[in-house]
Amino acid sequence: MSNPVFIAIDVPRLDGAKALAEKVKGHVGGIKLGLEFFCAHGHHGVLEMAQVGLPIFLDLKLHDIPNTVAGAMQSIHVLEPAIVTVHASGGRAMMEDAKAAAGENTKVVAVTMLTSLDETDMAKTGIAGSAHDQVMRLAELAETAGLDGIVCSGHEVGAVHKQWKNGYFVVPGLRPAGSTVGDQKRVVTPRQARDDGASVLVIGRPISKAEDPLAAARSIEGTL
Ligand SMILES: O=c1ccn([C@@H]2O[C@H](COP(=O)(O)O)[C@@H](O)[C@H]2O)c(=O)[nH]1
Repeated sequence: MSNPVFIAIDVPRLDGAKALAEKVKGHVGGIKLGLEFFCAHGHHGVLEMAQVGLPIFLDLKLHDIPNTVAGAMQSIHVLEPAIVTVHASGGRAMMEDAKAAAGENTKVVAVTMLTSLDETDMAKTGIAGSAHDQVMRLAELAETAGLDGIVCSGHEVGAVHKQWKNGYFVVPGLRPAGSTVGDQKRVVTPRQARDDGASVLVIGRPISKAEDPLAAARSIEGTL
């Protein structure tokens, strides 16, 4: 089985991002580049990172009207990302158009409820009920729209996996036992998420901010 860990490279400098990826590449399965990286380095930066030789996950969390999101998907087509994110709350038509505009080998997955939010945060945005119900609702919408899968926390991935048998499930908000949680709220260990059916484990700071990122990546790999 290939390594399910995608390292989230949320660092401002391209040379630092590349050095980190080169350091851990034998112990992770892919590289996740998000808004911080893409806003700073754009297509050029992604192509540089692709030289490391691992699959690239573009976590752009696209969320706009269908025509605009489809245009953005077409604009990144040339980068041949393995995975791209959109927000499920953009609605069914937006997700359908995003999938139609994506490359054949790109998985399009929908962010359901950010792992940095809990039910108190949800209520403040006008969404009543549990995080679990909200994730299940948006997972169903994403499946109906023809997406490949969703992003959810390790708290929900087991239930989503039962409902959507062949879905592709990306789980961030992962913390090895005893590590700093930071701004994440719905957190589990990488092993727990894997056991509950995660396809991709997104791990950032527990590796990138570790004193020894290579040792941290190795140690996480050893728990899976
Ligand atoms: O719900 C979500 C969606 C995306 N993310 C992204 O994952 C990583 C997590 O980084 P850590 O340092 O391991 O917390 C980060 O790039 C987020 O943008 C998420 O955390 N939650």
